[in-house]
Amino acid sequence: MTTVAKAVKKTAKTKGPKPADIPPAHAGKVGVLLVNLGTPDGTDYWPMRRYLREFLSDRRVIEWPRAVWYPVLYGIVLSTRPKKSGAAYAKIWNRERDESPLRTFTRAQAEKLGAALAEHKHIVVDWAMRYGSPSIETVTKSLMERGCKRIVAFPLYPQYSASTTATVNDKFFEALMKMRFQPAVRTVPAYYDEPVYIDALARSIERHLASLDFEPEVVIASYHGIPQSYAQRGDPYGRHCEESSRLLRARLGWDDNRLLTCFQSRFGPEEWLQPYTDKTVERLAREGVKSIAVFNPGFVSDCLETLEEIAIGAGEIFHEAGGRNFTHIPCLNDSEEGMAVIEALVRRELSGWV
Ligand SMILES: C=CC1=C(C)c2cc3[nH]c(cc4nc(cc5[nH]c(cc1n2)c(C)c5CCC(=O)O)C(CCC(=O)O)=C4C)c(C)c3C=C
Ligand SMILES: [Fe+2]
Ligand SMILES: [Fe+2]
Repeated sequence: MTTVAKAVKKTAKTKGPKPADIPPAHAGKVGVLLVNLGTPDGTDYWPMRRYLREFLSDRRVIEWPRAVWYPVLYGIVLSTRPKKSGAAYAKIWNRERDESPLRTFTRAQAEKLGAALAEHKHIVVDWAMRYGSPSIETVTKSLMERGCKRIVAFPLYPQYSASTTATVNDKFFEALMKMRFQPAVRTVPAYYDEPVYIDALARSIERHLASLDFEPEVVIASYHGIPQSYAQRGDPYGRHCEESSRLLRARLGWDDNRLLTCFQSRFGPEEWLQPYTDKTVERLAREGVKSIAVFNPGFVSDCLETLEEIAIGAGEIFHEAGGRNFTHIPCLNDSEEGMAVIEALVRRELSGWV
């Protein structure tokens, strides 16, 4: 053997990768990132102001031209709303953990999903918030540092809206824009008509109603609203809500008078999707309806808007207008039914990756 041939053979032996060392094409972990809306770090003025500033500066949430909106935001909203919203959050704050319920439930959902997928050693489940912390960018980077080469991002909104689903995806892609070596990604679509979701809602409603000592004459499906102008510009959210309610009525065998669709949480001077929940609750009581139930199919977890605005606020409106029995049906949260939905959708989106 010549000297050159010997050297080539030696190099091949010592430096080149042995077949067993070459990673298979699918090597790397798969990350699952659950994302919900967000939450302030505390109920005092400054944490509330920081949160609201980030939230209400999002062009997907407030579509007004900045020249019109910023003077209102900085001149009025950020000086008055932090105190008002802070007082509302204080009524529902999770004092044990010193955090908002939305954060508690989102973490629990991620932990339970991780346990449900534990058979796949290479899946890592984590969670983030669109506004506040932990941020989508921080958690996406952390998933990559933990070896994830593929990530499924799951905006936790059953009905699509640009003001929720799209802004989560925007923020996720914005994080990827800063990376040289990006992961492969998928996003979970809205699931307003998925049988697993409709069935979970139906079962949780049936279970709750069976636990009551009264029978609600009317049940209200109360969705977060959006301004009508957003719908006119093409946001499909309102139609998604109507479709969820229609499918739920069919699954429960109820008619239009038993299950109403309403919209809550108006913000600002515009007309929002109607009928409004607060006005409907008041009207029903004034018309002599004595017992109602309200649930929030558009919220994956209980939060300010369900616990304070509905469970407390709408209940007060109903009683003050002459109603007798009011009950709020909890969101799916990290219940067995709720986790069945999240797990089924994630497993579907992981197909071909695990
Ligand atoms: C124009 C303003 C808003 C739009 C559009 C909007 C859409 C929208 N929001 C949710 C879900 C949630 N919103 C929550 C709080 C909240 N929403 C707005 C404004 C708009 N939302 C404000 C100003 C706030 C803050 C609270 C307040 O000051 O009143 C929350 C609760 C977060 C929590 O920590 O508990 C959720 C969830 C959806 C689904 C949606 C459109 C479809
Ligand atoms: Fe909102
Ligand atoms: Fe609200």
